[in-house]
Formats: sequence, C-alpha cells, structure tokens
Amino acid sequence: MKIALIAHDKKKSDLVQFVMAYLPIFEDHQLYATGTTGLRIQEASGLAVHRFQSGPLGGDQEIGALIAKNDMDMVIFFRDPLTAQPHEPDITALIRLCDVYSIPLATNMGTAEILVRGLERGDLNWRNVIKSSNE
Ligand SMILES: O=C(CO)COP(=O)(O)O
Repeated sequence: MKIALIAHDKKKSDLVQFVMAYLPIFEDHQLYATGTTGLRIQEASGLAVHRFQSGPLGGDQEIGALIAKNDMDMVIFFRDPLTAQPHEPDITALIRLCDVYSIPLATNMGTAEILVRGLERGDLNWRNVIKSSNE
C-alpha cells in the first residue's frame, strides 16, 4: 500500500515516534511524505521515503494529486490544530480529496493507531480491488 505521512512542525516528533513504534508494519509499504516530515522519518528510521516539496511549498498538493489519481491508499496527517498555517487552503484541499476518494485519513495519533493496525489485519485490502478494477 502507498501511505502518505505528513506532520506539522509541532507534531513531527509525534509522527516520528509513531513510525518507529510501528516500524515492522511501515517497512512493508511504500512511504510518501512532505519534505521536512519525510526527512525526519528517513533520518530516524532509515526507511526509504519518497519526499515531495515541503507542505507550504506545495507538498500537500503533490500528495493530493496522487489521491486524485486514486494512487494513494492511506494518509496519516498529524495536523497542529493550534497553529495557523500559511497554506491552510492546501491542507483543506488535501483533506477534501481524501473524502472525495474515500481514502482512509488519520489526522491524529488515536485514529492513526486504528488505521495502522487495520492495515496489518488486511482491513484495507479493498483498495487493491478498486485499483485493479481501474486498470
Ligand atoms: O506543512 C506541512 C503539511 O501541511 C508539512 O510539510 P513539511 O513536512 O515539509 O514540514
């Protein structure tokens, strides 16, 4: 599965810890991230992460483009709800696209735990069915 990992600055350490906690699961999947988040995850975990632009420079939109092509299976986006972001429209657009394409989206660690455990159990295998029917 293709998983997008994104975190705002005050949530980056949480996301890195989350990835480390579930390393054996994340190792089995293709990881994508916005620029700075991806760098932090790569440095901490040694995992290969495809990095897009930093969020304020268009990274959220690049991930959104993959979602619009139904080419992203899960988004884990640790948002900071207490800090204004200069690229708020991009963030809203990314979340909207997840809803348009029914892409599982976690915006906090509590939901991310459920998604990742579900991923391990095979709860997201329906994504393979959708992708093969689109080919
Ligand atoms: O701003 C972001 C998401 O909206 C994250 O971008 P960075 O991972 O580059 O900090």
